[in-house]
Amino acid sequence: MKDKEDDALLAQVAALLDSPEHVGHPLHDALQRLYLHHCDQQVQVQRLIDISDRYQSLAMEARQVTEQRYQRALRRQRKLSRISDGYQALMHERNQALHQASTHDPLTGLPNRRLIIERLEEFVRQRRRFTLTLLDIDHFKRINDCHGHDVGDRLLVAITQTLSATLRDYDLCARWGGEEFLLLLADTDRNEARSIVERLRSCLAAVTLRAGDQTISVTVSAGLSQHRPGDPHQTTLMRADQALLKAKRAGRDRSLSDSI
Ligand SMILES: Nc1nc2c(ncn2[C@@H]2O[C@H](COP(=O)(O)OP(=O)(O)OP(=O)(O)O)[C@@H](O)[C@H]2O)c(=O)[nH]1
Repeated sequence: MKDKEDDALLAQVAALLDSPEHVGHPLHDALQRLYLHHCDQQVQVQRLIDISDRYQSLAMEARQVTEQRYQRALRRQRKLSRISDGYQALMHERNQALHQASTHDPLTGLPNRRLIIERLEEFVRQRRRFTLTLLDIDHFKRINDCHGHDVGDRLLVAITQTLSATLRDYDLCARWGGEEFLLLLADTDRNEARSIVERLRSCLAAVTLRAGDQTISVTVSAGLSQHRPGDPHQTTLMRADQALLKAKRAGRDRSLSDSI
């Protein structure tokens, strides 16, 4: 509205200046200069407005481009984070699987030699009281020979389940060798250990396995040794092994303690 009024006023002034009857009027020159000056100012103002408009649209474009780049970078970052999280979870899983494989026996799932030796070293370092028991299935070779290796494996698993179910939570049972298990009976002296092992032996003697039309059961022999403070764990192990040998030689199906 204002622009229209301005345009109308300017047109009116231009018409007055062009009109022959006003030529020579004392205000004609001053009004003409004022008119031209105004027109010139108007052109400059319009130029400034154009520049400002261009600048604003450039700034807006730049802002949009920056925003788009930021959103793209954000999406890329989130994707990388998801990949990294997945990768870390996978690494964690693999590490756990590796750790499990390096410390446990694959057939029975029991701790292996490496793990129980670590625990033994810890017990010795902490000067804890413990008794070691080496437990060996009697005539296990015959099971394999008569019924096959698979039946032998199943029997090992069944024995393991009974061992794990019968032992106390704070004891440790490891698969020491083929048909040999090492028990770390924590905070236990030889007498307590002996009664635990006898209870264990009768539970193990009750384990049965069907193989074809036959029912298989086994007996176990055990050698015990109470750890003596100051001894390395190897010495206690050696004594338990000797006691086991004696139990085997004495006819199997029994437990013997080392001679003090
Ligand atoms: N099925 C099976 N058999 C195994 C495994 N590891 C070792 N053995 C077998 O265990 C048997 C051990 O035999 P021996 O050392 O002669 O002992 P044994 O027959 O138990 O005799 P004693 O210990 O003297 O009573 C061998 O036949 C080995 O092949 C296993 O993981 N699975």
